[in-house]
Amino acid sequence: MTTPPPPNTMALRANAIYEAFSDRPVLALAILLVITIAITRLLSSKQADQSPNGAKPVPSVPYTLPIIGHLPSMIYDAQSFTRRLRALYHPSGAYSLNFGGTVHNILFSPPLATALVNVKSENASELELFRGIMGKVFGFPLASEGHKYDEAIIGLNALYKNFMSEPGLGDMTTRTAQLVKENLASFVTGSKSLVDQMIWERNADVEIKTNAKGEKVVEANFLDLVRDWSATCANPSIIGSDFGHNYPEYIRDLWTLDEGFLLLATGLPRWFPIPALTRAHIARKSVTDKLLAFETAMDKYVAGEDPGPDWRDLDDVGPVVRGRIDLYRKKDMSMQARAATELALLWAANANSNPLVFWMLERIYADKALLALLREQVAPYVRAVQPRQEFVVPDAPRLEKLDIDGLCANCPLLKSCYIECLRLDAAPWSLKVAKKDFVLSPRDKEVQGIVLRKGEYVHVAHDLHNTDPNAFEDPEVFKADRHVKYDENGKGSAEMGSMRPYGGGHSMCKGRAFAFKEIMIFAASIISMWDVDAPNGGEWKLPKQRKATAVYGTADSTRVWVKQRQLPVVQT
Ligand code: HEM
Repeated sequence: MTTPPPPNTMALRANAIYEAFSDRPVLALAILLVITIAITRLLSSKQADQSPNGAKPVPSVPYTLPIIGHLPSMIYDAQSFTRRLRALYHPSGAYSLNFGGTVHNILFSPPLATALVNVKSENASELELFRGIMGKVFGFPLASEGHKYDEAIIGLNALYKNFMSEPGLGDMTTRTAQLVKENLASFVTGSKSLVDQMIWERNADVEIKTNAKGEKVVEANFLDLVRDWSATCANPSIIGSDFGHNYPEYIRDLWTLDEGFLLLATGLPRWFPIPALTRAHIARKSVTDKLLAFETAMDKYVAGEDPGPDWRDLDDVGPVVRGRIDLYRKKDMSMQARAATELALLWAANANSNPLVFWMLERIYADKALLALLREQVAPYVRAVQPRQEFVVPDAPRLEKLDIDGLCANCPLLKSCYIECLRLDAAPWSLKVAKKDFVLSPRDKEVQGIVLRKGEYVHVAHDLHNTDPNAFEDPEVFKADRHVKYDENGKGSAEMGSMRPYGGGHSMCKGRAFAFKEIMIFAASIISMWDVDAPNGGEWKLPKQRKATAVYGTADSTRVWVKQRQLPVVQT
């Protein structure tokens, strides 16, 4: 055992070190940095011990920068980083990262994922996180009315049965299909004047061009065109028709908020110098103001008072939002709290399903053979026709038939495309926080459990499973019929299999049944009436995906040429 040097010797050594480096501060800093990195790397590579009952700790990924941890790698290219680690930690089915000093366990094996989404809420829960998001992202006044939110949550969740089962689900899809029939012929109008264009065309920056055959085509940003058109058809079934009529530009605000979602979730204020954050704050204020007017009108309507001339059709507000008004009134919730709760719902209903329609169409129009097969498959259920021209001005084409049940039950190739896009074009993560130390044990006793510690974050990274070469052959390749299976009679069907794009457990997406139907309706209807090509007869190029909350966005150009398809001519 060595005796510690007497204090005067230590002081002498410190003095010598100070003198050696006092005129070389850069060298001193560099040495300090190297030592810090080496110590951080050493400490972060140390794996926790096996728990006494045999469950293993989640292997932690070493990092070099203290506190910041793995954040730089996630910001630089989360997709490549997380996928590289998946290959490295495959046998464990999970690995652990450090963001800003907090531990984040990333689970990707299906047995662990299933165990987490079904975990008892006293062990790990998402409720606190969802509550935080309600405040930071959607502007719910948690400080003054957090208790009301907690009291209302059971009632709010109970209302989602209207999205999931009949008669609510059927009413929503019928209403949406009706609006598809009304709006499909004006997906592009060919109007040059902004005044005559539809809202989705204005947002898509349309221009009139002429193709090589001398035909008129409409050039547009495909992402904006598809997602805004889809939103216009779907949202009235949730919030009624007055809201969209009074404030058609609210959809733009929703997308701007969506782009800044993760920044808002950090809780950073509006003045913080990140342009996307400032834009998101402004968009949230703009859409909240519109929702405040809606909530005030609804409150009057429910009380039997006159809501004003702009709100004449409030009786067509969907049952979830209508049911909420009674709950808000019972809990005496402020208009701000109500508007924030509606904003969260509008965001959830639009942020993923509408961009998914865009990715489906991108992949379908890219492959003309697939497009032809799909048109043939949906033809018995979705029929677009051109009325015979009898006057000088030709009639618009119309959707003569839209059989939702037939389309959703009997078009396995289209359904397989929908599942394949959820596999490749979405990266949803389900997130919970461990409320105490516990072992997460999969039901399959062959699979070893993992130890989770109080305060740690636990994510199911669904995209890591969905693109895992051990689960899917050529995982990066889009195979339209990948999910189609045939029974002994040769009847095809397509199912999700081991994928969980809508999460799981009691926080599982409440709009999934509606999302499936609306996406099938939108994709089938658009391909039935419209031809879409790359501009100037160029090659179709899939835009690069950009991380969003679940379904990817893109920052690439999505310009396309849209033209009406040759349709069967019918008597008017
Ligand atoms: C492709 C479309 C969609 C995808 C991929 C998607 C995905 C998700 C995911 C991953 C969650 C979180 C689940 C978890 O924590 O485990 C979620 C929650 C939710 N989604 Fe969706 N969603 C979609 C469409 C919709 C639609 C159309 C609606 C409404 C009509 C909707 C309403 C909701 C709601 C209300 C929640 C919160 C559930 C809760 O608080 O418990 N979603 N969604």
